[in-house]
Amino acid sequence: MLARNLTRIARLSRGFATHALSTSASLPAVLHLKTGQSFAGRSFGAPKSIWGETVFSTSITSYTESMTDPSYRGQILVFTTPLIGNYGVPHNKTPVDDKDVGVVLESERIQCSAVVVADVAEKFSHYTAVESLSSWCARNGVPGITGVDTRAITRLLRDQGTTLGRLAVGADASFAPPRTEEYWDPTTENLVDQVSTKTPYELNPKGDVKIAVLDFGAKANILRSLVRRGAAVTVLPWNFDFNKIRDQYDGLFLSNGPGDPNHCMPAALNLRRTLQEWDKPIFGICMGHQVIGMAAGLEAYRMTFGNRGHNQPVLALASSGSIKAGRVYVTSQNHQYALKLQDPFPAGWEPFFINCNDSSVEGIKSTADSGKKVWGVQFHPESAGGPLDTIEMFTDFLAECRAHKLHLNVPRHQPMDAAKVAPELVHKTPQRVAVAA
Ligand SMILES: NC(=O)CC[C@H](N)C(=O)O
Repeated sequence: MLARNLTRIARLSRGFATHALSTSASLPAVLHLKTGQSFAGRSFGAPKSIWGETVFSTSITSYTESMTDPSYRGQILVFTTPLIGNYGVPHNKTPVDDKDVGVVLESERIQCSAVVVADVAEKFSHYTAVESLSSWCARNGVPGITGVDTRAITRLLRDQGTTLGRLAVGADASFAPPRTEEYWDPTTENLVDQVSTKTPYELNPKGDVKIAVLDFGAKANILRSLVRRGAAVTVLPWNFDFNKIRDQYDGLFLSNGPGDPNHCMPAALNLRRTLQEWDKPIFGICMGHQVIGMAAGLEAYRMTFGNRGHNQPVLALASSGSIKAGRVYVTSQNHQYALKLQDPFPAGWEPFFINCNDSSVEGIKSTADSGKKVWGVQFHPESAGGPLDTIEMFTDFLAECRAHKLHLNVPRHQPMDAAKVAPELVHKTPQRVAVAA
């Protein structure tokens, strides 16, 4: 029995060869930061140099989903997990039907500018894998650097904040670091305009409830999460004025997206009118949540290093649908900006979630007495790489849309006082939002 198991383990482990890139064939590469530090390693993926904003993610899995997330546009993504690439990259095409939206990953291509890993796995093993991380990066024209101390880079970024960077590859790697004024800052551009659909399109047109999605750079799993729950989805360009067609829809959804949310002020102004004149359900994620907040009169600010990873704990301050006040949910996040916690909150709005690590606003909602049904969350309930603690928020949203369509009244949970439900969890919560009624 023991011998049989040992043979089996030996056979399985052969499939999991995850040795580092054999560096002899790869080019030299250097990651320069605008703050003056440089990290030398070896190149993988596309043999070219790029500029970007250097950020770190604490995700342990799902490098494929992170790298195809349009919200990473313009960013050099540092993985804190040392070994990246060991399960390869899957074929990225699916049908477009009532279950799927055309891609397996979060979009058709790699969206980040470059990746930084301590130890890239050249050999990969997974039943869905068709190529290595390195060949996928090369095909997408995206460079990577390996053999660098990602822990040192992360500690720097954590202390000094997200920093502009340059990944110099090949001959460029032997040049002196760039001058500070040479660094390209992607946030000066409207990145949303680069990734949003240019023309409206439909998914699952036979769905029983019609949802319009404002596309700021929507992750595929957001669209899939709506379609799989039976919604007919119309995806609209980010700056499309939904007010022109709102009577045809049962609900509005606002997606995630890259860059500075202040570039999306035109969408926030359109939404302000929607909020004043339309009472059907609205749900927003990440950039969508920030746009809802700006429409409500809140301010979006830039955080020091943002939150990126699949292990961000958030505390619910109010109950709504499947979400219970006082509970902590583990969430996936990728953001650099957040809504400012102001006291008082704009009339008709309340904080919904707060981050347990840094007390930043993680969600807002319309109050029970506002006559509105609007929710925004900074995290990703749909996260394709998990965790799925808050996935039922999609079910809640569509239940409200269906109920509104049928003139039903979905019973509302009374907002609860989080301090009474779980006092030990709110000690970090600023005093002014401890009572979320
Ligand atoms: N994932 C997102 O939608 C991020 C929103 C915004 N670009 C930010 O960095 O905060």
